[in-house]
Amino acid sequence: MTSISLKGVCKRFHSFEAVRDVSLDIAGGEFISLLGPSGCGKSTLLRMIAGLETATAGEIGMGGKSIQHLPPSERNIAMVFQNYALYPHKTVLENVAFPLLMQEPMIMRLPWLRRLAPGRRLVDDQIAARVDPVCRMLGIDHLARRKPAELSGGQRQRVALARAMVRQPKLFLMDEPLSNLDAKLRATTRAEIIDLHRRLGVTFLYVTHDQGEAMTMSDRIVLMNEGCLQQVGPPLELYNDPANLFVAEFIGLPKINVLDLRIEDRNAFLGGQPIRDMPGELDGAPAPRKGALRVGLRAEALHLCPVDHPHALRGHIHIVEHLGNEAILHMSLGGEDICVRVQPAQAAGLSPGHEIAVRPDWNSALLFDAAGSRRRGERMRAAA
Ligand SMILES: Nc1ncnc2c1ncn2[C@@H]1O[C@H](COP(=O)(O)OP(=O)(O)OP(=O)(O)O)[C@@H](O)[C@H]1O
Repeated sequence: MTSISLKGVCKRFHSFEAVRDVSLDIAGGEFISLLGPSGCGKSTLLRMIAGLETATAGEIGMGGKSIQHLPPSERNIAMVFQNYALYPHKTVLENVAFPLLMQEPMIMRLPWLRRLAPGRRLVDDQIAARVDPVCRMLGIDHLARRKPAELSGGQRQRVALARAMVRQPKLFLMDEPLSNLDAKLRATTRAEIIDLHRRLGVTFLYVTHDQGEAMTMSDRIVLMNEGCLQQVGPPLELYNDPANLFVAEFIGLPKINVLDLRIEDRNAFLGGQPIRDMPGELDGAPAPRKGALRVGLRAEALHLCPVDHPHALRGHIHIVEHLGNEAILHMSLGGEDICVRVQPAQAAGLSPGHEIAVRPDWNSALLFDAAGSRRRGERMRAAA
């Protein structure tokens, strides 16, 4: 199993810094998602590991050895792209066998010369011995004679995966491989990739901008923004313990509620409404006595309560989303739109325009300063 190490890796395109000082250690066999908004540098980082781009600075190692001097073909890495990059004129079988054929001498690669080549049958048998089990494993063996145009999106995706697998690479790099599939197919193919990773046991590096995909597939998520690492950790760590406001807002659906917290003369206001039940500690630190901060509360950290409750924060519903197993209430609170996750029974009878009230679960409140840095575990006498 192959580990990857990145030390101070940078990539500059003219004066633009696409990747800035990225250091990261990936253990052999891990499933890592590179997650972040469009243009944050995910693909560039992947392409540098594959050898398709050269790092401007820093070191890239694989299995404890530097690979920067190696051309892509010698890195033993398989890459699966968003557009599958299949050869349209070749059959499924020929597409899958192609990387193995390319490792053979020239005489074996040219169709009209191949017939004359000595040992052709042996090579064919050896290639078939590698291709057939992979096609069976991915359930595409019955499509062997079809051309890519005669396949569905999910089938094409599996052919691309099979072609990557036959080389028995040490590392799989995948760049948004599911983005051309519809929602249902994306869910099944996602499960297939997780299963594939479990069965092969090799290192997977998977680029996506879909936080749901990263949350469900990865051992660890690497979240990037503007070329920089924001946080690296298991999915639930990023959800429950985000390093900053960017991470808190990028991970989780619906997006975390972020409200202004203002404290003056021991009086606290959340989203402009007075709060009287704020505990002495917030987010692992003593609550501030004055100043302005931002409080992050996930949709499940707000609980419905009676409108006349002494600690209620009141607002009006503007959308009710019934999702079957739960409902999301969108309400306005002091001019800010927030989301509240409730049981379907709690949402029954609620509609836009209704006045409702919520109480925050202060134990799961996250605190950020005006610049978006997390204010956890610090002593905060004055935040202003
Ligand atoms: N060859 C290039 N020349 C100049 N700029 C480039 C080049 N390749 C990428 N960039 C820029 O570098 C930044 C990072 O691009 P990259 O493709 O790595 O982003 P990404 O996070 O993968 O985005 P997406 O999710 O949209 O694919 C972008 O601003 C892009 O325009």
